[in-house]
Amino acid sequence: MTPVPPRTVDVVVIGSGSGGKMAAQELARQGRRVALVEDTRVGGFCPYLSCVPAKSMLLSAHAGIPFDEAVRVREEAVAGRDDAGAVEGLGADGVQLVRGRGRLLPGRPLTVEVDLPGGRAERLRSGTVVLAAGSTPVRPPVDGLDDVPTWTSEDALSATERPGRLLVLGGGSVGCELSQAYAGLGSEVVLVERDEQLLPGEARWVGDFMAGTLRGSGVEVRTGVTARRAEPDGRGGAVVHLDDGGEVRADRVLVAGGRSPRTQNLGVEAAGGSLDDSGAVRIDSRCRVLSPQGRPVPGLYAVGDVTGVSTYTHSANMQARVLAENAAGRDRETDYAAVPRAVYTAPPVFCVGMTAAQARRAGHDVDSEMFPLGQLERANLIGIGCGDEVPGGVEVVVDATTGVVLGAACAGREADSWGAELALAVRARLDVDLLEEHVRGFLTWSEAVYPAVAELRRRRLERAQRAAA
Ligand SMILES: Cc1cc2nc3c(=O)[nH]c(=O)nc-3n(C[C@H](O)[C@H](O)[C@H](O)COP(=O)(O)OP(=O)(O)OC[C@H]3O[C@@H](n4cnc5c(N)ncnc54)[C@H](O)[C@@H]3O)c2cc1C
Ligand SMILES: NC(=O)c1ccc[n+]([C@@H]2O[C@H](COP(=O)([O-])OP(=O)(O)OC[C@H]3O[C@@H](n4cnc5c(N)ncnc54)[C@H](O)[C@@H]3O)[C@@H](O)[C@H]2O)c1
Repeated sequence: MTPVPPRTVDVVVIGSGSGGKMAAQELARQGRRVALVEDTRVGGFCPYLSCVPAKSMLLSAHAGIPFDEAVRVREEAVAGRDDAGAVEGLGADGVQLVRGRGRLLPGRPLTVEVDLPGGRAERLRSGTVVLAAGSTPVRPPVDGLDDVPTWTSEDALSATERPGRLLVLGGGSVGCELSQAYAGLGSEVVLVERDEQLLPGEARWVGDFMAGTLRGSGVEVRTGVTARRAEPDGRGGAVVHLDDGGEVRADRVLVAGGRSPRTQNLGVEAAGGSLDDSGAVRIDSRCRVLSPQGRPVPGLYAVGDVTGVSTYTHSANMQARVLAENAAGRDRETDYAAVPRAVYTAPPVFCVGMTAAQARRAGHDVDSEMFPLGQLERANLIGIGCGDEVPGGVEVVVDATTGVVLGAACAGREADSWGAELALAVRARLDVDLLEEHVRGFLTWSEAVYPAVAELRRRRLERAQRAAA
């Protein structure tokens, strides 16, 4: 058979998830000939298998909708997992879709080999290649896990049957959201997290708030324990043995122990790039892939989960926009300091920037202040009559010397919306003086920010007066 000569385009993007699709469309709108290589669905995980179905199931659970109806609503939200609409959007922007599995080949010019359906292959040559291959779930090292019925988050978000009893392994955002969704839709849920708190990495009170929230939804939360061994229970389910001597019986085990970058067989190193210890593609602040010596590899870029930097759709989108801006000749760098970290339980949490502990480790002289939502006028409006029963609050973390806001955590009703003010404060490096002067609407939840920043400002002025005396 005569080999097909390589096709030359301006840009090849491997992976059409949140990051790759946006990068391809932005670059095509600049007039470049872009080939987008995708081996599954155009759009990647977010619209079909992660963000959208997770939020749909959570909202159904919060609304008390029965499981079967929640499945119907979810399937509508994910458009039946049909990517026709997304494909049409690509066409409108002039992006050429290549269905198949792509990998970089060694040498120059940059060449991507695509395994096409039916055993054929195509080679694409290009001055620019963007890697946007996403991530896959990590399988925790639990002996015997392969012998019992397990789910990944994808399975849980496509399932049409509800397990009577579900064991969730991992108390990060996936574990917390899916525990509340399934508990609300009628499963008995046990959540096991090996760290001492849920949402490890966030402030301790945020983890405790989440544990209280989930327990209030009927989830049995067990922190500080690790699953060690699993075995079939003889009735189609699982018995999972924990390192505290306990065991959990369940019809299904949902594996929610994190995700790892999908860099296997992508050819990153062959093309001169490098991977970090977690297998993520190493990039600089302009999303240029770095060589083992730390220099940008000409023409090679990466965005999204495959970079492991900040594994959210909004971060993948930010990276894609930075890449496109630089391609258009404008100099722009990524800034992850104010990327929101929200968990969409009811009530939700919204964190941004550094926790007080992280700020101290980064060398700041730290001050922080909390204010509970229950003490707001708004709390008295919702018919409880006793504000203390409205859980949650806001914590603002500042540099004590400059007063600049370094981070914040918001937990409680609608925190995923009103927390945005603090994300902008972190991004714009605002100080507490300005936040104290800022006027918030009477009877909004955002009024909680005022007492916290007013107290931080008062302490700062006091310190300044003492220093001047
Ligand atoms: C349960 C869950 C809920 C989440 N909820 C949220 C949320 O509410 N908000 C939020 O911001 N983030 C959320 N996330 C994270 C979000 O889903 C990811 O950060 C985002 O989807 C990453 O996009 P991406 O472009 O990097 O990759 P993906 O969406 O993973 O897309 C990568 C694409 O590349 C394709 N691909 C891979 N390798 C190749 C190859 N060699 N050749 C061809 N194609 C290839 C894959 O088929 C896939 O379509 C959630 C994640 C999970 C698991
Ligand atoms: N609302 C959102 O934006 C949203 C929602 C879901 C996921 N995401 C994204 O997806 C990524 C992956 O989420 P995730 O929750 O899978 O990962 P994660 O890394 O955030 O959390 C995994 C948790 O599992 C625990 N764990 C690991 N092995 C364990 C074991 N054997 N036993 C008990 N606990 C164990 C870890 O200590 C950790 O707390 C997140 O980092 C986030 O970026 C975002």
